[in-house]
Amino acid sequence: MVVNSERIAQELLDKRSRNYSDRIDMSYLIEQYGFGFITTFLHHNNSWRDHRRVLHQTLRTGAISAYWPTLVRRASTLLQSLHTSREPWWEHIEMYAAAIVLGTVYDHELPVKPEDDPTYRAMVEGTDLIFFIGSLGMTALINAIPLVRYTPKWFAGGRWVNAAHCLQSMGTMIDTPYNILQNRIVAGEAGACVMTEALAIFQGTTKLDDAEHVIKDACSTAYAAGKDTTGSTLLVFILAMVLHPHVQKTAQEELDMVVGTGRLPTFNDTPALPYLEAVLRETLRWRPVVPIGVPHTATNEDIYEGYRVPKGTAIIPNVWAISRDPEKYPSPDDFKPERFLDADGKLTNDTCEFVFGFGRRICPGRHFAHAAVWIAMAQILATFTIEKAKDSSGHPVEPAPEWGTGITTYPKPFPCNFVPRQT
Ligand code: HEM
Repeated sequence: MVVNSERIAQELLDKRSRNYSDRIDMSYLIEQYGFGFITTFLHHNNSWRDHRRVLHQTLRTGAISAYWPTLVRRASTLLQSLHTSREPWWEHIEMYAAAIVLGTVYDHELPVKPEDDPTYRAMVEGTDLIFFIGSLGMTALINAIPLVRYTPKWFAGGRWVNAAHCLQSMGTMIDTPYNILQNRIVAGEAGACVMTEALAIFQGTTKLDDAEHVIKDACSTAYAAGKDTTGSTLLVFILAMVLHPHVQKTAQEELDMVVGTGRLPTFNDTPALPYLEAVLRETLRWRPVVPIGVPHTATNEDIYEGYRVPKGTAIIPNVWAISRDPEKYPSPDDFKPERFLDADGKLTNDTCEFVFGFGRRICPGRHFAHAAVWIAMAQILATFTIEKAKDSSGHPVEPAPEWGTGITTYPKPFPCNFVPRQT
């Protein structure tokens, strides 16, 4: 059942969340491909509740400020890379997303050459496999032809579908960062992060069944669910700035007025920068990076507005359609941050939360994602003007990126210039 209206999505998935918080059955992927640790795939049961407790305790609004220093530090690395490095700009955005999630979840410092880092390699390989095998086409193929899972690794594409290989990669993804952090905890070197916080709250208590196991699993999910979504949102922001220079200029004027030019913006400046917050909300709405959300399923049969919803029905919250509601968002394809401001320039109550899902399944990383995108946006706009690339005759090149498809979407690489601001 595809739900195109925010009101109906809220009525079913928020107000009747007791009945609409289950997921499609993925047991064949869970057992054979080792996806049993992924919070997103778990049924609405006690194991899922334990994951949510860990993620809620460590990523709730009040907990996020503990990770601000990591975000600020990685944002300055991003600025430096955009300024001096010869690598394409989108690689720096990708590294920022990987570094902030690894730093926040495992207090893991991404080295200059991340490809030599065992944690980074394990997480990239694991996440790529989850997104590939978990895609609609692949799940349908594996369902229809179960023998696919025995495709030898040496056969063309075999690495991508061989179940034994995937199972092993999932284990490496879960264990590698945990083992490294454990050694650092023993040596007294570990800093504030989701995992140390969760171990401090839950380990050795009766609050969770097998706390260590749950924490390891929830942390690996946080990486898989958080890295690409946050990075993709920043790619959308950069595209929006290139295409809408007047929006960029207005945000920069606000930054200059509030922050001045002698320092970079920090989280303490947030309340004084409503236009920047409106740009962030419009970025989330304009091109939602999880455009059809993640399906919930009905635990029991239900009747809604005279319609029978059979037990097990998958409810797809069509985030894309909700973001295009012309009554709530007139001219929805235009990028207009002003739609989130009232006549006095104050922020409205519309936080665009629907892009993070609904009800009991709402994204537990949303406060962190907001902070991570906000600080990168603020510091980039304070330091650079993002402009269209120029061709060999000096004419601006109109960006028209293709869009990546799958559960998450993002603009594929397009050329643009980060010009240092003369302020
Ligand atoms: C802009 C960035 C992000 C967007 C747009 C986003 C969006 C979403 C959406 C739409 C869902 C499905 C919710 C539902 O079923 O109704 C979800 C689930 C989830 N997200 Fe995010 N997310 C983002 C960042 C993050 C981050 C940074 C983390 C962790 C650090 C995270 C962790 C999770 C987890 C663990 C789930 C599964 C929840 C469950 O099934 O109970 N996400 N996210």
